[in-house]
Amino acid sequence: MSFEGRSDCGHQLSLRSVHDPGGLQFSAPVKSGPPKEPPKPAPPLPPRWQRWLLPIALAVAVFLLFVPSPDTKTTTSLSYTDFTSRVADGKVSSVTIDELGAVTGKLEDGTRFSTQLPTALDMTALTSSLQAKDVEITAESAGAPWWTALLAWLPLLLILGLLLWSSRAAQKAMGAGVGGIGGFGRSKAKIIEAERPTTRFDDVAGYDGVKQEVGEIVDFLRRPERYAEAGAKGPRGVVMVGPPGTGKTLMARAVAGQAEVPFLSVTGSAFVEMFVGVGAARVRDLFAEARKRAPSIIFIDEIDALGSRTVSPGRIGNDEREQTLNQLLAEMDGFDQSTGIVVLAATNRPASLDPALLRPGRFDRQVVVPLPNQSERTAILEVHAKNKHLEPGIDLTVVARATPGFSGADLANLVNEAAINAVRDDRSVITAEDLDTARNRVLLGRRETSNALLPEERHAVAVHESGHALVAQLCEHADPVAKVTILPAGMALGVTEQLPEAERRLYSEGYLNDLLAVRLGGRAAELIVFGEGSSGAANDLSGATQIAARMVVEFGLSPALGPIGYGSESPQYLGQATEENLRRAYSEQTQRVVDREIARLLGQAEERAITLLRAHRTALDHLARLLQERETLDGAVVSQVLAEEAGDIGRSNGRGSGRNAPLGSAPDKFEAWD
Ligand SMILES: Nc1ncnc2c1ncn2[C@@H]1O[C@H](COP(=O)(O)OP(=O)(O)OP(=O)(O)O)[C@@H](O)[C@H]1O
Ligand SMILES: [Zn+2]
Repeated sequence: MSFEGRSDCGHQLSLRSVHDPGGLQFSAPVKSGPPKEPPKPAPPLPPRWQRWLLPIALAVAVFLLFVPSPDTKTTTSLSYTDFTSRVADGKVSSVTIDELGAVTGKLEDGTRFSTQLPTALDMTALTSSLQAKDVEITAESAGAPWWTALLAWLPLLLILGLLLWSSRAAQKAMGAGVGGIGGFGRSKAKIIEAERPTTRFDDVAGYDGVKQEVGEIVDFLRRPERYAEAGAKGPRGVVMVGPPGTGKTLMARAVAGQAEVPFLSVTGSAFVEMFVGVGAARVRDLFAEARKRAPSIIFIDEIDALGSRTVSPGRIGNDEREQTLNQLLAEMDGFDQSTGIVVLAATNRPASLDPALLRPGRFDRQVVVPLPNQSERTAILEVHAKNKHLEPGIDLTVVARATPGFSGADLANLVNEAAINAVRDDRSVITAEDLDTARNRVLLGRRETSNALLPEERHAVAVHESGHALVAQLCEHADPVAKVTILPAGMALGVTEQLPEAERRLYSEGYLNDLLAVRLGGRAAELIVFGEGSSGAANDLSGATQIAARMVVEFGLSPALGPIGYGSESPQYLGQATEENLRRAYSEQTQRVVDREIARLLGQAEERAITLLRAHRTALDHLARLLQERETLDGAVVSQVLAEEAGDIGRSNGRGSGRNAPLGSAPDKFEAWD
């Protein structure tokens, strides 16, 4: 094991404490949802007053529609009988009658009234009785005066005008001039963006394999006619598959930038709106636009939103989604190869894609964009540190080593956080410490002070973490301990970090079993020292159970079940089992065996952890004490404590840790073999 002095950067978190709800699978740290960098700049919004204009105008229009005009308010409406009896009583002073028999008028006391004649034929009888009473009569043609008509139509005209205006404005903002249906959807945000990105492959660090695969697209877009001449079919659709934040959008933009063609981007979810038919129309618009600008690239992010084979009940109607998808398929089938349009898509849920999308002539190529490996992480860090001032001597490979499981977006975020940290301290130079703090923040959320813990809780956490650390140090296959801390970080009350000597792709049975023992080591320590467990182990338990379940169900590591794998669909990058994966179609009997086997593996692991810790009770107590005193201990201290314990017994020759103990040798004979 090598630990570089006090630089905390060289540590990788491969195991987190019980108290930490975001459990870890294998060596991949689980990030507590670091805020992702926005993938693209937010579409420019119209000035604030313009944004308010539409709702305000609509409100005015509705008001005009429904609120009666003032003179109707003071007009009493009379029944015809009432009206004639008032005429007979001589209470009516004047009336205005139109051709259709609508009567308005004034009573002697000044009140205005209105009424309707039963039929226009009554007119002669009425006029004579009115004349008899000396009522002033005005006749009017039926058509209301022009301004009345205008007033009646004004609200509608207003609404129409505004809709027209807003859809024009939205189009202008889009720059694409995409003709538009669905004014409401449009005015909400830019749906189709067309631009010429300046991003180049050089801006995408690492991923040489991916670049090579998409390189052909660049070539095709540069000279589509060459392909046509040779009768060769160029690429049509490529779907990039990978976890969030791995730079799929960035890569797509780089393809467009490298080929120097327009880039039209849209997200799958933006297609599928509330109204049936809108999505399909948008797809049509999109392809029409791409044709106009060909050669060009269409990029559809989150394509699973419309090309998913599972239905999300209660959400957007299935009809709409299907229509949109069908339109997309039709467009992809329809376009002429020589036009030079390539559709790139991205998803992080490849398993949920509709198979129809993946058929030849559509997205028939899949490019996996995995989480970056260590050297790629270094390269990504370098890209993002390029225009920042790093303290001389900072080794980004150390940071890269300490960040397995980080995506490109996480790393970009880390560098930015470090810069923010420096600014907070009024510095312009980023130090190694800034980077470490930023890493922890990205990883675990904001660090809190440990004062929040009660003294007895602190003791419990110290014991618990010591348990993890000692078991990790004592198990042959486990990764060495890098750091133990009882400083609460994020939601975790304490953390034990392990640093793998190399990045792992393959996990041996021995490693997995050790992993289980280490995960259960915290609880084992609590059981030994306090005689009882605590709620603090919940996260360890669920993490361990997940690992054990995968060992049984996916990896064929259970003798009782034998070599059967109900494996996950995409093991290439998904480090963890999803519930979906674990809920496979096997019989109830098998389920029972699975449950039993999981319990057996966990039971064995706990027993091993307890045995190990019992054998090293002195070291356990010592380490817990040290932790309470100093809060954070380097991994070296853990082996030192073990060495001292061995020394007390008089057998130590300075080697200290029992990491080289052959597995299966009775752990309580630890002193004997050193
Ligand atoms: N290989 C890389 N080199 C440099 N920067 C990267 C790389 N990968 C990711 N990034 C950074 O991460 C940011 C987010 O990446 P991007 O939005 O392309 O990821 P994504 O895979 O499309 O994510 P999602 O699946 O969530 O849409 C980028 O803007 C960039 O700053
Ligand atoms: Zn724990």
